[in-house]
Amino acid sequence: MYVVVNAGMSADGKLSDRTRSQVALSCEDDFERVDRLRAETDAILVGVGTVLADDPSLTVKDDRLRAEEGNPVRVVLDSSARTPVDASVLDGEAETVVAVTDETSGDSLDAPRERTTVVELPGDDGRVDLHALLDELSRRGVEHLMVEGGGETIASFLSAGVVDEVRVYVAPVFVGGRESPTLVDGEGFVEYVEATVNEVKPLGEGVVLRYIIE
Ligand SMILES: NC(=O)C1=CN([C@@H]2O[C@H](COP(=O)(O)OP(=O)(O)OC[C@H]3O[C@@H](n4cnc5c(N)ncnc54)[C@H](O)[C@@H]3O)[C@@H](O)[C@H]2O)C=CC1
Ligand SMILES: Nc1nc(O)c(N)c(N[C@@H]2O[C@H](COP(=O)(O)O)[C@@H](O)[C@H]2O)n1
Repeated sequence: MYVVVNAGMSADGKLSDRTRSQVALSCEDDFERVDRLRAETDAILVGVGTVLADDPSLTVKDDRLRAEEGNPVRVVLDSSARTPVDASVLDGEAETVVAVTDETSGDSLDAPRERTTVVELPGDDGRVDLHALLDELSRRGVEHLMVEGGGETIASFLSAGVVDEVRVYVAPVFVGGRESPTLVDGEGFVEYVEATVNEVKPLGEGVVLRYIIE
């Protein structure tokens, strides 16, 4: 499976500010780039922290693109089934997979939800084992996965060694704050993840960077 991490961040690497609520760091042109990427991918994944903070839809916004390509499958990493039953990702607009661990119960999500599947996967230190998740998604026909965040999720994917590319829009703004989520949170890596810069492209007032992970 080909895994692309995509996010919009500030010049100091933040995904949001100290409120941890949804902040539009991408410019209009970048949101259009993200929409095209969503349309090209088979599945979009976020952690439940992003669902709780942003209540995202994770759908393709452009009508023509959506008509041509359809919406990708939405995937939520949710170790302990915290996805609210009224979350937008459970609105039936696209298929949704909520990945819980077999250490906890997905019962709280058992209320029937149109086009929603709860999959129980092995836990890895209280979190969904990402190798097991990628195997499960492959079985469901996913060949291209887009990981949108947040910082804990991106750190887990990089740590597991399953990321092929990181694409990031860097907005010309400094957000600051030690509590503000960053592109890569988690505990920090003992062995740094190395990457090669593949593309540097000005877009709007910012720049899109594309890294290939070695
Ligand atoms: N600017 C951007 O492009 C984006 C910004 N964000 C921002 O990021 C913040 C949310 O990020 P985080 O708090 O880091 O939460 P997150 O969205 O990364 O979710 C982390 C949670 O996912 C669950 N989880 C289950 N298995 C996991 C695994 N293997 N690895 C990691 N997590 C796993 C855990 O409950 C964990 O607490 C919000 O402020 C949101 O607005 C989120 C996505 C994109
Ligand atoms: N690429 C990008 N740039 C930003 O500035 C952002 N704030 C985000 N956020 C991501 O998009 C999700 C919202 O999606 P919907 O519009 O509701 O479909 C949000 O939850 C983040 O994953 N991305």
